[in-house]
Amino acid sequence: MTSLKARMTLILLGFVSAVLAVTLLAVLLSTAANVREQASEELRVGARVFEELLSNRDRQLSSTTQVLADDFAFREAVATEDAATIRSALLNHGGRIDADLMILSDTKGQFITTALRENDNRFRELDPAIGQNDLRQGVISLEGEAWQMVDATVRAPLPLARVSMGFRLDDRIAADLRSLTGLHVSFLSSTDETAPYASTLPGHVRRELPERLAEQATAIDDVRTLTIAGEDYLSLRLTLDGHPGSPIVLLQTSLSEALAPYRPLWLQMAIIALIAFTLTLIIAGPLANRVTRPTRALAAAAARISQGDYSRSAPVPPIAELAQLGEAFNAMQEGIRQREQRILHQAYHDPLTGLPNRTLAADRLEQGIERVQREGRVLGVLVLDVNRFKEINDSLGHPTGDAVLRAIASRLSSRLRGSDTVARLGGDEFLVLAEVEDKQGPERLAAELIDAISGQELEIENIRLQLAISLGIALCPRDGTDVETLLRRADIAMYQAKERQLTSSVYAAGHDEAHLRRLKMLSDLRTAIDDEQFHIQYQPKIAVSNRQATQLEALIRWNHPEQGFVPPDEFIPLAENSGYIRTISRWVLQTVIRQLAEWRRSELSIAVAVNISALDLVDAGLPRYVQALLDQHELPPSALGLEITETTVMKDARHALHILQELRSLGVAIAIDDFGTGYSSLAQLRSLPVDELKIDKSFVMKLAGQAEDAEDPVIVRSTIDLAHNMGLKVVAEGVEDEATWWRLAGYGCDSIQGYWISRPMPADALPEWLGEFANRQWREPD
Ligand SMILES: Nc1nc2c(ncn2[C@@H]2O[C@H](COP(=O)(O)O[C@H]3[C@@H](O)[C@H](n4cnc5c(=O)[nH]c(N)nc54)O[C@@H]3COP(=O)(O)O)[C@@H](O)[C@H]2O)c(=O)[nH]1
Repeated sequence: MTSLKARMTLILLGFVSAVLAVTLLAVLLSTAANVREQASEELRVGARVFEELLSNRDRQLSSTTQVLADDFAFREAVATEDAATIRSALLNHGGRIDADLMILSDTKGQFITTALRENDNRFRELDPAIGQNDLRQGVISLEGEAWQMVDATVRAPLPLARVSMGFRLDDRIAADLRSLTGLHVSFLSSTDETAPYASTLPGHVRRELPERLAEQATAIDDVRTLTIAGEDYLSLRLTLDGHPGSPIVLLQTSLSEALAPYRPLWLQMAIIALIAFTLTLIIAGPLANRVTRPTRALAAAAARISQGDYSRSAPVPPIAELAQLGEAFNAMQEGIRQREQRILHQAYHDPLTGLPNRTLAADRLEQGIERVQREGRVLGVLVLDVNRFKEINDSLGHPTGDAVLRAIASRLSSRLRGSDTVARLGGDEFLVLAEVEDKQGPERLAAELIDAISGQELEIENIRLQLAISLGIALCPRDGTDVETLLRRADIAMYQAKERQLTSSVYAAGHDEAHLRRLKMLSDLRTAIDDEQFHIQYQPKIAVSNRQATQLEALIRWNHPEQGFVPPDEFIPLAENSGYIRTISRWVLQTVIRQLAEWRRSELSIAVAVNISALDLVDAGLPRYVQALLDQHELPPSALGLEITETTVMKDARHALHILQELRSLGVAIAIDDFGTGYSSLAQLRSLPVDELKIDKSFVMKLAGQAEDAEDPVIVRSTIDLAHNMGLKVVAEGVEDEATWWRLAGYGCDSIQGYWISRPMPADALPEWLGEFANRQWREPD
């Protein structure tokens, strides 16, 4: 690619060269035309001078010839044919005017005598016929020479003879004319191409002249150019007296000679042009440089900007247009810098909370890892998320969810030091990076952060929210020295906390494998329904009063294709954490109700209780779904019961209450499961639409061996009493022996469930079991 500088230099040189060439050409052409015009004029003037010269000489010849013809002595000598006197008279009179040739001829044109000034006898031998021609008058060719001749008649009184005189048109005359006019003069034969009779031309030109004249200018009647011996001559042929054989008189001027005075001028102009060209060559580079230097500087600035270097401003050159460009560059640089900063901020920050995002957090974590390893310190990596945040979003709307996230961000930030990092990893997940002095530091910090979030209620648009978080802690370098491992392990610890229903958990070795298994299970769960890997088992509850199976508890079973039986204790929490529990609960309800209908059709009238989870209690469509299933299978609502764990209800009693009320209003019995594990009081249950309490098996299983005043019997007995006082029925689960049965019966427990009655069984085993159970032998205690 040609550079701008080279182009400008070339353009400048080209322009100057063109101007110089045109000027030189114009001067050349105009001087040539001028010279040609002048030379033509000189030729015409020369022609007039020549004609005048001829005319003068003609008059001279005429008068002398006439005087001789009238001279008495001469006439007498002619009459007497006195040759000596004639010759003497001819020479005498001719000599007076320097005539070159004197001729006396008789009236018929026969030569009588001729005389030459040089006294040569050349014309003695003249052909007498010549004399008969009309060649004695005018300019004639004679014996290879050109002559100007005049004649007069010698009378006595009758014509005796004719006397002629003439001048030779020779080199001398030609030279005289040249010195007079400055023109070359040549006399040539008009009939043949012999060498000129006389000429002022140089020898070689003179020799070539006849040939060139014959070739190029057969009809020169005005100024023409003849090229002879490689040189141009402006030529003018003079027409004399019109004799057919009259010689040609050619006036010429050499064009190169005519142009010669101008050659120094042309040379000067050429030198000036050369100097101008050289000067242009010298100044074109710097001149182009002056223009292109700022352009190059601007180009360099553009390249710098394109590489993201905004440290220097673009130059503002003193040339107006380039100055505009420079200022535009600077404005553009500032615009790009600001936009880039904005984009960079957006790329590394979470738009909702303004906190660093996952990318920036990973970067800070990487720096932190290097620093603590270098300085032998400990970096706490804390990952936390908001419990049941989805419910907040679903029930209160996304704007409230967003406000919650902003509030959490601000609460977390307020508890951290400037050197710590709090970032939003996505959704409701946050990350805190804090360097600590000792390994307990992160746990202390975790407690502080939990307090910051959960310590006081959050009020958003008159809604008071009690937030809870789950927090996982991993330590660098103990739990990992790379970003991915530390984040994963902090995440695993957080899920541990969730599963164990703790607020925080510190990563421990071996958690990864369990986590991986959980992840795999979570993904397998989603296909388990379609692949018919689930089925339901039923465990009877027996009414103490009549030892009849009044209700069954539906318990889900998962036969994993690779892992075999997976206990619900393991996959239900996973399903709850992922939100998939809603799908599972609906599948259980559907399967159970279908089974109930089938039993009813075979005259087996029994009720079934289904376990539902916390997430089901924020599923506003659940009551409608249950109603639709009952209607579809024409079942009374009393056929169905629902069990909700105590902790589920207590976690968010307000939300649970609404759905429970709707379910209860359908006529479905509600039982509180695992009662006694959630530290709630019976008084708190008073407000809930509950029919039954199910005492957790942990209080029941060891009951038989304990004294009446031991802790478990006291709890069980008082729970039964208080529940009865509140109008609730009581079920005890985990009854594994007959002694426990009798003890619970003694406490007034309404129903009993446990392995001693039956382990959970498939639906088709129930009719047979019911028959066997009816025949069971009871041994009442003593
Ligand atoms: N949300 C749902 N939760 C469900 C569903 N199906 C089961 N579960 C819950 O999983 C937990 C474990 O249940 P499972 O392994 O089925 O254990 C039940 C009984 O087999 C067991 N049980 C009953 N009697 C005894 C006994 O005498 N001894 C003994 N060691 N265990 C006994 O107790 C479990 C029933 O408990 P509970 O629900 O509290 O009545 C469990 O929490 C289930 O709730 C489901 O479909 N949805």
